[in-house]
Amino acid sequence: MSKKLILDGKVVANAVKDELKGRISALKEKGVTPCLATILVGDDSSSATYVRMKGNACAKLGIESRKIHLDKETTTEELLETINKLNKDKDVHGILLQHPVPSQIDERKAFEAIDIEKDVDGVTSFGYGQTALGFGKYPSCTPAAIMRIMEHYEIEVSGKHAVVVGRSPILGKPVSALLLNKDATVTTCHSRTVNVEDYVRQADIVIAAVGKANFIQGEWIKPGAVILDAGYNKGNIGDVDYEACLEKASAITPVPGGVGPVTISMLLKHTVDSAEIASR
Ligand SMILES: Nc1nc2c(c(=O)[nH]1)N[C@@H](CN(C=O)c1ccc(C(=O)N[C@@H](CCC(=O)O)C(=O)O)cc1)CN2
Repeated sequence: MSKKLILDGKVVANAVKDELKGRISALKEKGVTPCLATILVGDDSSSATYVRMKGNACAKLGIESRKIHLDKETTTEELLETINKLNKDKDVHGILLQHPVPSQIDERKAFEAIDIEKDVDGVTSFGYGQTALGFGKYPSCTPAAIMRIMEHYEIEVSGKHAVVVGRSPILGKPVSALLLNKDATVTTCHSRTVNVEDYVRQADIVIAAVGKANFIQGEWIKPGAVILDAGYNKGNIGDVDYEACLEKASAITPVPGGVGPVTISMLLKHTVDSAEIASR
């Protein structure tokens, strides 16, 4: 077997967090504590875990986190009221609404209500548009994490054929845009794509963002391809059949310990960026 590079998300996440320490101290010397407000609606246990992980990561770095937990019966209007209060609160630098929300809520309307200056999670259409045009401050955190991992491991993107499997608004679409902005040739596959495997077979870079456990098969992988698995299926299972794909890939992220930890560190980075901008 040729040498494989395991793209270690914990190493990258620690590098991102190390860069933030001095910046947070400098803000605190000016009397500013970066503050992220997290909103969790309902009692989905995975969502509760992710929000808790974000809060713990904030606490470790000295970022304040305000955790707002709303009842599962919350209406869109009640959620909008909460978001509007946070928009007006000068001490809050970032707002994160955990996805998914219960079905009675208009999630898109709620995302759009987040002040663009506080959209550190990159969920507004304005933020997405800026990301797509190449000058967004805060791309969605998982796409930002994927790009950061490749930057950290000096993986060339320019001129490569990147195949993104998935087209969700906070993952597949923005990561396709970020890859295009780095001069990759991008194919975005989705649920209506006929024979997804035919596209994946051509990929130099595979981004798995489909939300189905072990969806990407080893036999689809071109020898030497780079694979980034953004899946977070129940039981900590990624979208990539890891062992089979590892055989073919030159570099691959594991699940857990790959894209996930970097996603959280990018959220912290965006919150610190926002606090710095607000304190100027
Ligand atoms: N508003 C948002 N909602 C959601 C996002 C998002 O970016 N913004 N992404 C996902 C879930 N997610 C963050 O919210 C997330 C999922 C998994 C991980 C992670 O680090 N997983 C670990 C394993 C988990 C564990 O240890 O229990 C790993 O991969 O190592 C981070 C973030 C949906 N919602």
